[in-house]
Amino acid sequence: MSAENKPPKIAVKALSKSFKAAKGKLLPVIDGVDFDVAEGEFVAIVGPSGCGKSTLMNILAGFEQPDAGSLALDGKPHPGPSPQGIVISQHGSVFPWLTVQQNLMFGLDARASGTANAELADHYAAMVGLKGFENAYPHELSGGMLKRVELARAFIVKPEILYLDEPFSALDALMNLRMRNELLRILAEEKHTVLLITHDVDEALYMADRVLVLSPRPTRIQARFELDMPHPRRLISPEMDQLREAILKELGLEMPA
Ligand SMILES: Nc1ncnc2c1ncn2[C@@H]1O[C@H](COP(=O)(O)OP(=O)(O)OP(=O)(O)O)[C@@H](O)[C@H]1O
Repeated sequence: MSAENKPPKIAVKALSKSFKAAKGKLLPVIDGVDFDVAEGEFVAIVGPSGCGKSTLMNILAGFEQPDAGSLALDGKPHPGPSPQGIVISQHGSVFPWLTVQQNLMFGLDARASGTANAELADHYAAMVGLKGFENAYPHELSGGMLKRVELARAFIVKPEILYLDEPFSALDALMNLRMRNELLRILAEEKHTVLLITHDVDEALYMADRVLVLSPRPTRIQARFELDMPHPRRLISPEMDQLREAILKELGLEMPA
């Protein structure tokens, strides 16, 4: 198959989802969402609180089934969670009883040599700035360091798709900024397709190639913005100010004149 007619990495068509609410009533959450993501593209999805962002991410990552519509990866129907994708959420998923090195080795092929896996784990620990902490336990690390462990644990298995659900929202503002830079630095070295769910418009503007704005629940895509700008980006520039204003307007937040 030639590059031109290669299917998109992720193809989402007419996705809908409702949940059963109290008294058997249905709560419509997703109401016909369509978009494609190209291989290596970084797409951010922003939306108002409670609109269905996490539900959409759970469907995209294969943890939840839609009621209608389709989801395909590389042109093939996507039946459930697959080793092709890794999810990083705000809740964190580091095993507290394992050291940094053991956490990083957890997802690796146990049939490979232990020494090779340990070396690979140490390489990825160094890559996210945790050199010297390979034998530390999670309780000995700060929140930012724990996020680094998670990033390293995601990258070490070389996922084709990274699903990021507000991954840095529990961190303070400075660490949040550091982690964005860290993520961009790693992505420049190892190309992955990234889907980021966030309520932080600046996070999307700083990192994404494209921003999709969701409507309030039941959600659909209300607006799409292309960000054809090189990295590193300045968040304060006339172009960025214009984009921020346009996205915030879509989210119902008018900036004062
Ligand atoms: N498993 C479930 N069962 C019933 N209702 C659910 C379930 N999961 C989510 N919901 C409802 O779906 C709606 C959307 O929730 P979701 O967590 O997807 O929104 P969100 O945009 O990620 O929210 P936030 O911005 O607060 O993180 C909410 O009204 C929520 O109560």
